[in-house]
Amino acid sequence: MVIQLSCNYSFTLIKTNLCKWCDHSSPVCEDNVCMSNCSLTSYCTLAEEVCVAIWKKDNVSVSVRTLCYNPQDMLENIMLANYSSKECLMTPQHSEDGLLFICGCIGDHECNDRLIFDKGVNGSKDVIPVVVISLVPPLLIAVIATMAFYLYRTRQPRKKPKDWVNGSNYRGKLPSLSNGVNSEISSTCANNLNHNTEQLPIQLEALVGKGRFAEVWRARLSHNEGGQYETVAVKIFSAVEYSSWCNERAIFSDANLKHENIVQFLTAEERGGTAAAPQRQYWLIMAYYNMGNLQDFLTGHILTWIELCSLAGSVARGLAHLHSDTTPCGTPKVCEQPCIDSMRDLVLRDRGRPDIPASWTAHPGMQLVCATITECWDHDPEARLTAHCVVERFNTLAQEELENSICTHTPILPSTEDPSPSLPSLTHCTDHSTGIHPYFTSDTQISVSSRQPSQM
Ligand SMILES: Nc1ncnc2c1ncn2[C@@H]1O[C@H](COP(=O)(O)OP(=O)(O)OP(=O)(O)O)[C@@H](O)[C@H]1O
Repeated sequence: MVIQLSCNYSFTLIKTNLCKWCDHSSPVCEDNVCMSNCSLTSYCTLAEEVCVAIWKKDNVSVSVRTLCYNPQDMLENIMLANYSSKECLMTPQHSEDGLLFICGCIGDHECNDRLIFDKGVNGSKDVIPVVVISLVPPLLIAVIATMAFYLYRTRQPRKKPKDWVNGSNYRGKLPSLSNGVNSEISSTCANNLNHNTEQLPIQLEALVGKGRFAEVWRARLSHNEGGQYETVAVKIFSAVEYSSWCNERAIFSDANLKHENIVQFLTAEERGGTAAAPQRQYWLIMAYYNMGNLQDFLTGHILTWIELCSLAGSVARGLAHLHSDTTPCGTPKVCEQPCIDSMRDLVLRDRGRPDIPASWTAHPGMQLVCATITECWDHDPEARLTAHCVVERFNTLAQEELENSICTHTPILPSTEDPSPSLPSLTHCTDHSTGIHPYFTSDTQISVSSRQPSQM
């Protein structure tokens, strides 16, 4: 990816450094010299960029990352100190993740292939203090954080489940499903039900959707006898879908799930089974989102570029929060509501992938979105982008949009007369997540499903 991008840029540049460029390679070392073992090479985009190599050792492995980098910028929270030599002379750095060396060089082709250590790669007397300094603070922080978390969990009084029900006359009647204390749902789901809890004063209003396991209703949750109410969504499972309700309830009950881009859960209830209402029903009560589901929305609307950035960014952030490591963006052509088996056949056996219309790529920002979609669907699972990486891409995209002022409110379908502004660069994704750019709104929620992700 990076190589490809660098090549895109290099056409217009006259003299830049030629560097090794691999996100990850396993070095081969002899005495105090390691060869990066990286088979990829790229011209740097800018003349001021130097060749850089980062050598890392953790408990499990040793790896090297090679790249072009502008020494004026921070790299992994480090400023390159010495980069004017033709040789890549490794210097140890403070790192929270283990042992880390970095070098920069300039002038000789692929000078970041040969990594020269002062006193051997396995450390020396000089390295030991660095290791101690690097490891002690994170260890201390981890111990303190664990103790604080333990004290918080053991001493914290039970909270009311939702801020947004405060002030209503049913305060305190809610079962404590979403407060994290009761989040360990056992396989015998019913054991965790609070059968004594008074049911919420909910009046169903209209059926708004149907999934595979349940119906979803818009409903009124009364706040008090004065007639004040709040609109909520009630997902109603029949008795035969009891286990799906249990699964979904267990997922929602996990306090770690809460996120502004994930459906907001209020509580779960068991209803019916009485003489007046003999049919057993299982409810999940959550915030109501009045814009319908994403598929219908996209079918009925043409998004502006800014809306697309916002929507895709918020979906990606929700997914990243769910720790979806391989996030397929876009969908190959499938029937409506495809089952797991047909998706498996289509994607794994037949290697189906979403069609990307050629017209999309005429828009410079959409080129990046399409490239991201393609990478998310890479046949090689190792090469697929993580959801965090997608979030980072959209953050960078938004930032570059602002900087270049190319984000207009025009529809994303490009006009041929429209001169294309300069192509923003894709971020070279690292695993750390960046802050959320204020450019994005947080109006897209992701619903959780009672299916297990591992079924795909
Ligand atoms: N909180 C909500 N607010 C408003 N509408 C909702 C809400 N949750 C679900 N819906 C509507 O109900 C429909 C069915 O949702 P449901 O969660 O049952 O299934 P799904 O997630 O679409 O699919 P699956 O059954 O495969 O999980 C959705 O497509 C959406 O239109």
